[in-house]
Amino acid sequence: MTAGTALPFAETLEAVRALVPTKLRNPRIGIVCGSGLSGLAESFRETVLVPYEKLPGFAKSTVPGHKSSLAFGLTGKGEGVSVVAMLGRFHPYEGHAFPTVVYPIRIMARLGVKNIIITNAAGSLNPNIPVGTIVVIQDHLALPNLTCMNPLLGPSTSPEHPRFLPLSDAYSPALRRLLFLSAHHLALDRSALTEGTYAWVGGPTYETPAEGRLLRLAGADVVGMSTVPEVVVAREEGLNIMVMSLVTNFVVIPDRYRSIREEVEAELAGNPIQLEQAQVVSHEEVLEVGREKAELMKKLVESVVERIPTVPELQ
Ligand SMILES: O=P(O)(O)O[C@H]1O[C@H](CO)[C@@H](O)[C@H]1O
Ligand code: HPA
Repeated sequence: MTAGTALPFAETLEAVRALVPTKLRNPRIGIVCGSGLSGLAESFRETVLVPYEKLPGFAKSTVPGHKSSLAFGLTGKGEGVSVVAMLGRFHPYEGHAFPTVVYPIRIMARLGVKNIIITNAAGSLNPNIPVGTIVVIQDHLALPNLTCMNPLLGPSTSPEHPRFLPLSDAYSPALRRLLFLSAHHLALDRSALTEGTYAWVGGPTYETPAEGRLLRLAGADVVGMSTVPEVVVAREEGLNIMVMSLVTNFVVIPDRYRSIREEVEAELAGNPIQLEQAQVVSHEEVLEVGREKAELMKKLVESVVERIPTVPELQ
């Protein structure tokens, strides 16, 4: 789907009606599972999985660590809270146009979702935020949005949507409060969860040291290749949003580059040296940290979901 193409909302909603029992098909809470984080839906009860291929308008996720299904189910104690989770998201770098990348968010909104918890794997730009930390996002820095690659480019999807969408209040304070309360009730170490700014980059290349430095200087704490298009559209659809980034690696920002000149000159002078080689990041490493922290992410998300019905402004 490209900007301006009619979106097949009616067909997708009809497919959900045909495949998901009444009790589960109008969830108030949506979850987007980031790289390696599909386990967030493992503890749902009465789960119904709907493969993306059965949903008109949905693409297939091609990234390892992303399954391609919507999971409808119940979570929490007693009767439970009805939720829907995207097991796998779409990234622009996979070749998907923006309307496709954000289509599942628009469908969640049309199913009745009011609150969305978006998760991702991200690289840390901040020396005070180590690998394994969960960062609740308070703001974002989206170079693509500033350079005419905004997911809302093109005709509006609905006449009810504002043409010029404010984003100064994109990240719900009420949901973020629930996360810190949950961390307290789960007796989480204070250092396990922090707050920060997410930089969205196009990928699929990881950042060069100079790019990492630019983002850090611009005020970002973590960087990733997803989430912001989903946030922008969730905001346009009027949802309350919380984003949790799991730090899976450090972005390499050396204080000093390895100098080949120094190495050659030392060798010619008869005192060979080898300066430190730059570290490289891999998606395998990203998925590994996701596996290690899956249980903690799941407990936190479950705890937030359980508390949402108790907060009037989130209804
Ligand atoms: O943001 P998610 O989908 O969690 O995945 C992150 O991990 C992948 C890179 O390893 C990129 O897709 C990046 O955005
Ligand atoms: N950069 C961009 N995206 C990422 C990273 C990173 O270092 N880690 C996980 N997703």
